[in-house]
Amino acid sequence: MTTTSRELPPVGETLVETRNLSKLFRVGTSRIAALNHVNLTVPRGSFTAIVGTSGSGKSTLLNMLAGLERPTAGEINVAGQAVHAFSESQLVAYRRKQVGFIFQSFNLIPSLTALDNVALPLSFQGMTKPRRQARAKAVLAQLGLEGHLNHRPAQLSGGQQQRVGIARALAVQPTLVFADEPTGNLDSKTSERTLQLFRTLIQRFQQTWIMVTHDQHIASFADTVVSISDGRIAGITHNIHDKVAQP
Ligand SMILES: Nc1ncnc2c1ncn2[C@@H]1O[C@H](COP(=O)(O)OP(=O)(O)OP(=O)(O)O)[C@@H](O)[C@H]1O
Repeated sequence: MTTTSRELPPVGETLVETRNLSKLFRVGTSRIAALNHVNLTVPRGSFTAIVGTSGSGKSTLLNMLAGLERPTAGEINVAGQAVHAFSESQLVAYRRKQVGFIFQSFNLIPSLTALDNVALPLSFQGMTKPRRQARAKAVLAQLGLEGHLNHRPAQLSGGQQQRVGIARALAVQPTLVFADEPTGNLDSKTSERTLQLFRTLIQRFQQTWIMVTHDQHIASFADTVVSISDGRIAGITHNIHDKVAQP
């Protein structure tokens, strides 16, 4: 697994920047400011947690950064690209090629093996089957799943299913990885192991991850914790971590 060849800033420099990012939802006659002038900077190679109570705007922020929803106003810049100004087809390409997603419920396809689940997003990139399978195998091996390539999700533990989900997100060699409550369905021991794995992967591959959680303990594994309240940034804190040992 290598980092993407896409033109990226050096590690530590700004990869993602939002300016006055706002999202207004209209429900009947009322308006909900789900995000209100959010200014956020995320350096390349960092692990950011977005925390906040239910309804604070976390998912809305993640969805806009990931190109799933459009802002009402404001800017989103990712690796020098104006994502807020993308056309529909540019947004589709951005989601497929530059973004990896990790979900709470894993979202694996039950009828497909681990190998085929991981290889699937690569088919959207027009990669040949042998190349897709070789890439998927390599990523699964990086995550310690080389012995489970032909297992279907139901034949894997929760932690293993989440590692398949991580492999699927990483297989496209994304610029950015988004994780939405990624440990919500794991027991506390497996959660901690999974979060340590996130840190190892981020350091080893100089990746940039943004995770949404309502749990401060989960957030403590990130480098930076951005607290959101009523659609606004209420505070930003930085955690000090020991360097992850390289295997
Ligand atoms: N499609 C929508 N239409 C109308 N209002 C919405 C829509 N999506 C979100 N909202 C509102 O925007 C606000 C922020 O919602 P959001 O889902 O971003 O919160 P959240 O912090 O992710 O919450 P949770 O932790 O419960 O998932 C809430 O008041 C929500 O009701």
